[in-house]
Amino acid sequence: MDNDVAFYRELPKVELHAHLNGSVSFQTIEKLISRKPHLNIEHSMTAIGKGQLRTLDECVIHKLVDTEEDILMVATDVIREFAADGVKYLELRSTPREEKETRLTKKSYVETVISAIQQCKNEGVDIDVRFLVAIDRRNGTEVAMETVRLAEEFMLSSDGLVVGLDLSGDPTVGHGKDLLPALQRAKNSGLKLSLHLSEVPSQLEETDLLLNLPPDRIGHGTFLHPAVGGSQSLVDKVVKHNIPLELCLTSNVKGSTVARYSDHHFKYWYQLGHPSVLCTDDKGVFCTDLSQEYQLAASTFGLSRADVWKLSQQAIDCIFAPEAVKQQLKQKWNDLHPRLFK
Ligand SMILES: CNc1ncnc2c1ncn2[C@@H]1O[C@H](COP(=O)(O)O)[C@@H](O)[C@H]1O
Ligand SMILES: [Zn+2]
Repeated sequence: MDNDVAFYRELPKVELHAHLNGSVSFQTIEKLISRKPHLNIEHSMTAIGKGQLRTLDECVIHKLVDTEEDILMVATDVIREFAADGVKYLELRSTPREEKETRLTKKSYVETVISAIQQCKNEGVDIDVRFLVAIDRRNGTEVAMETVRLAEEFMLSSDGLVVGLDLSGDPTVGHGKDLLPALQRAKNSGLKLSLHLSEVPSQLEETDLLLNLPPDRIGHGTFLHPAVGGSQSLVDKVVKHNIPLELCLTSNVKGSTVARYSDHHFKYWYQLGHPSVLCTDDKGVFCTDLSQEYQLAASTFGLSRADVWKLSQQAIDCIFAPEAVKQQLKQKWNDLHPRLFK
């Protein structure tokens, strides 16, 4: 295959770090805007430029997505887009929200995302989708515990679709120690944990504390290693527990926590041979997709197509779905290999 774009799109991929509302595409936002003309929103308010604060556009997207109908459309669109980009396994994450005006509850929010996943499955979209219920750290201890209870309930009733919990939200707000009891409880009840850790500098204490859980995956981990103000002991903990990292190149560069692509910590962890999974974070907000992230990593760090293949294949071992799903995916990768390397 000579065409780069086609290679990266056809490359079977695993996406493990995608916030639902940050993943909404331009096209879907247009549909939402036309549904709600009274909001007077222009599309320019929802995309992000370099160095801009992300909280700005989040508010806009959340205003546009405030009914079950909106969530259903947004989630099915996002799932279909990932599938069209060659993603074969997707873990979506989202923070359950309630909206008094539209009678949206946190429970119906999660139910609607689950319906979207089932609908895509029934339509035969070629992608296995699971859901991580997100805790927004800005909302504090009690909401965190309430979210864990909700996730527990759905873990038991969603036919295996709800597999875990995410900790996200503005990394500069609140402290992980206040969320520890909720996260500990989630872990004990069998929910897998993916935590945004060291997304910004100077969080060594919080990171160290949360690593003791230990989480099942780390989002970003941008400032874990000593060269950027982290520490060897944090790195040692991550390595000892073999905790995979979810790495989002464009998100970090556009969000300005990493100055340029060549400085991205992908290099550090990849050279260590530590499980690292390329992800998009917010493909809508940052105008990217997963095939572009793989292509960027390859061109920035000099990966061959064989290296890229291995990277996407090794991501299978980092998913939260059970072993049988991993085996199915490995089979799928084997079946697709000859098409990409003929
Ligand atoms: C860029 N780095 C990031 N760091 C931390 N949290 C982030 C994030 N990007 C997105 N989110 C989290 O995802 C929410 C939007 O999707 P949902 O409404 O949950 O689907 C944001 O409100 C924030 O909590
Ligand atoms: Zn994230």
